[in-house]
Amino acid sequence: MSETAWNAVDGAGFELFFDYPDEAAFASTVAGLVVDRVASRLGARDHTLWGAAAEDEASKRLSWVSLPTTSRPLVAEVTALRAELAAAGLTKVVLCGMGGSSLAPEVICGAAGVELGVLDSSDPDFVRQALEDRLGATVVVVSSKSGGTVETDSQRRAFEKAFTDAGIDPAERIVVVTDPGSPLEESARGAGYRVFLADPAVGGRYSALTAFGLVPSGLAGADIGALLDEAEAIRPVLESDSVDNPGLRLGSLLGIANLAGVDKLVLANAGAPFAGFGDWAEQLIAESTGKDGRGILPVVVDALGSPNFSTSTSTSDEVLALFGTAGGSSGKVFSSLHPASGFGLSVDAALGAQMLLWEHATVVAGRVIGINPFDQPDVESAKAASRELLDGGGSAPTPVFVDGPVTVYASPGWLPEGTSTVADAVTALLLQLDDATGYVAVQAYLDRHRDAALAGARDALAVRTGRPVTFGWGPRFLHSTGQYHKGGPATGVYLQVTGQPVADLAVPDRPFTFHEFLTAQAVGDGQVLADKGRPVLRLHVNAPSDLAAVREVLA
Ligand SMILES: O=P(O)(O)OC[C@H]1O[C@H](O)[C@H](O)[C@@H](O)[C@@H]1O
Repeated sequence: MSETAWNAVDGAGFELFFDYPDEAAFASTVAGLVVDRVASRLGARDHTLWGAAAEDEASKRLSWVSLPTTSRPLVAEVTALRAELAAAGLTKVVLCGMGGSSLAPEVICGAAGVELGVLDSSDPDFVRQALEDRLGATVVVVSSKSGGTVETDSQRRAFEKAFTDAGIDPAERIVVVTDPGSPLEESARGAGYRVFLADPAVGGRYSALTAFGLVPSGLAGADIGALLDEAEAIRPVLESDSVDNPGLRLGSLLGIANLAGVDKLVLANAGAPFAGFGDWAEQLIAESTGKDGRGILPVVVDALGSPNFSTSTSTSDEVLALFGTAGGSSGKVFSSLHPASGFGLSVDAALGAQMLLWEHATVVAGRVIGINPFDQPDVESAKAASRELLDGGGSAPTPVFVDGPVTVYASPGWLPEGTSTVADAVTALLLQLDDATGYVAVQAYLDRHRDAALAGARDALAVRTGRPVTFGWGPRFLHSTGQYHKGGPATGVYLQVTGQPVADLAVPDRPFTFHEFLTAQAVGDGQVLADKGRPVLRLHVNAPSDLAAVREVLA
């Protein structure tokens, strides 16, 4: 079955396939959702759709369904502020934020072709680079729903100091987006910053169309009114109790695939309008579904030829999703990628509509799978472990061996005694993979711009293992697939890469530096994974230039 469930207008969209051609199961799942009036109840914010245990959380998390309407007043406010800032010569926008507070603006600005600097790291070299680039023309948006995320707080402190050191009043340059009553709101008001309050009845990963998505994107020059129009256009379709509803169909496909053990979702980009969409969807899906030993693992690949995406080498536990642009009315550029026997779904719609569609589909999949799509029970555990390390608690890890410029650490119980080379340690880690269900997660706590070449290890390891491989930049992935790795099925093996920076950087008025914080995040998350019995290998390089040695082993 291949279908076009809903055609909007503009010929940009996605296709999704999976190799579990049980049309009867699919049809009866969709029909069941229609009988239960799931779509209209979702539109009416019915918090009982995910079972009794989820009711409390869901009752506080459903306002995203009506954001295309309720966010409308922001458009004029943001447009006016952009004009005011431009008049003052402030043309560069940098966003400080993690997870749901940064991934949507990144994709919205990417689609609009406007520049937005995204600082979503605690790597000192990365942070320093953001501070040094055109500071005189920079306005900084500090976005945190909770107001308590340590990465974002540290980034804000670093920018405040940089502005002050340059003789610039931070109050002229810092714009805060947060929830009402957060500690960030209080400190920002005290400091005289401009503050945009977001809707607190929307969770971070569903906040694309709130102030979190719209303020930085609008200030950077994206047409946020059009984005809301796109979402508004698909809303009635998504809230209709119909077997043609693409939200129900996509959610059902993801849900029944998952129940059948097809639990990895490979997200590929075919064109510029959706650059970054995979990373946004990754966080939405991984945090919403990866818990209670279940979930969908998003695997973001950056090329259509990636081994996890290619129809000849993808694995039977993968659903393939492709985002791209249609070649005008002549058909989609990617139509040749249909697997012969699988079945799929195709939705043509613009970015705003796609965001709302995937949010609907994710919560529908949550209902089919039987999980609460609104909590993230395992994100906190890594934060607590890194806090303990920074507070001087916990024990500093002991290396297993040193191989040239690489110091090697391993969780207990799997690395053969006497292993003495990085190559042998990596081989031993990969031997821990289950052939039918396993996956490799590469987690690089480095500078994602400077060290971008390391991401090539993803495809190389996918070829070498014949299994799905994810690649995440720390600490960014901790707010995305991090939930799945700790809360989802225990099928992953974990390869962490850390390193000494060119130079460390103090976090102003905090008792730790950026590098100490980043290291504590890696060690803390590794510890939580190890405590769950998962194999974790950490390769620590002496200097950025020594990364070549790691790349060679992983190539
Ligand atoms: O916006 P913040 O409160 O700073 O949170 C940033 C991110 O933190 C955690 O990882 C949550 O699980 C995410 O859903 C959230 O988007």
